[in-house]
Amino acid sequence: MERYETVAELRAALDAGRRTGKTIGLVPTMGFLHAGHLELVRRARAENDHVVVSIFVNPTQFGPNEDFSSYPRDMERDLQLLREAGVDAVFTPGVEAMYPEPLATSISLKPLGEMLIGKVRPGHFTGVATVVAKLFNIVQPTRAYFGEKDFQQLTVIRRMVRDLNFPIEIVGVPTVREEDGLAMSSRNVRLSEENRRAARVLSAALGKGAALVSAGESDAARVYAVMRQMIDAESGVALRSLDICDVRDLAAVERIDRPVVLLVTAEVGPVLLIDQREARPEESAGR
Ligand SMILES: Nc1ncnc2c1ncn2[C@@H]1O[C@H](COP(=O)(O)OP(=O)(O)OP(=O)(O)O)[C@@H](O)[C@H]1O
Ligand SMILES: CC(C)(CO)[C@@H](O)C(=O)[O-]
Ligand code: BAL
Repeated sequence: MERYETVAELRAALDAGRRTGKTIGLVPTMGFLHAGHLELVRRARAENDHVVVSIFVNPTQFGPNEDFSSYPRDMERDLQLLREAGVDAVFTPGVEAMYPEPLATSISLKPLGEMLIGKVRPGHFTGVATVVAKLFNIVQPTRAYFGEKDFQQLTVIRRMVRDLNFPIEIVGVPTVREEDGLAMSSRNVRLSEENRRAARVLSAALGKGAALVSAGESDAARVYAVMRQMIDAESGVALRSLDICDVRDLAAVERIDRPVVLLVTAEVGPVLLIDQREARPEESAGR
């Protein structure tokens, strides 16, 4: 596995393979890798000739009071895990390599990037879409892999690719969970034991909501109320948003007569956690 820290070095290395028609799978990450990231890498490894993983904690997607400086980092461990996973190239640019000058260009999705988590984290998805567009142009992958855990992010990227004609296949990968259901996240390491216990309620509430939908409950307000009650009963968890949305465009749904995604954002101790679960009413199964 080779490590590259500048755009020019990475481009030169990838160009040789591209000329001979090799496919490239890209897995963009912010590092501090866990089994969720490694599942993205496994898929990329199985489906492409070359696998490139980027590790870059992108400052432009963090708000001024968010956790950019305390975001967990462990480059040596990450490199070791990627070596073991059979990755060909890892791109670890510094901020200077990605942003040699302040950008005059940005990509904002309206309303997709401004709703839901975009409300809790204003500007977040502009930072994400813009850095992902840069990574796409730097690597020019055949396929790029994103986790369904960050469901709105996946939806934003799919829409950007469609709107701007990026010739890239976006692959969404199901959420990898801890044994008790908690979605794996780099930020989980900052949960105290008590926070960690409380955090279980998020996946439990989504599971309950999805079960109600598949059992035939079509009134989104009723599904919402049950999930909300479960989360509110857990004193260690401060709910920031809870939504029932159309899986395709994340529009709010009142009557559940098509596949939906249940989305939750909550503060658990010092950490903002998100989770998601798709749910389909029985009559739309397979649609
Ligand atoms: N549990 C998971 N299962 C599947 N994919 C995941 C999981 N967690 C993260 N990913 C995906 O890995 C990619 C990189 O995510 P990132 O580096 O931000 O990790 P993270 O664990 O989501 O960190 P954070 O603490 O910021 O939520 C994203 O596409 C994300 O959706
Ligand atoms: C896609 C991404 C690497 C862009 O910085 C980040 O938002 C993430 O890790 O999900
Ligand atoms: N996984 C999403 C990146 C972020 O929280 O900024």
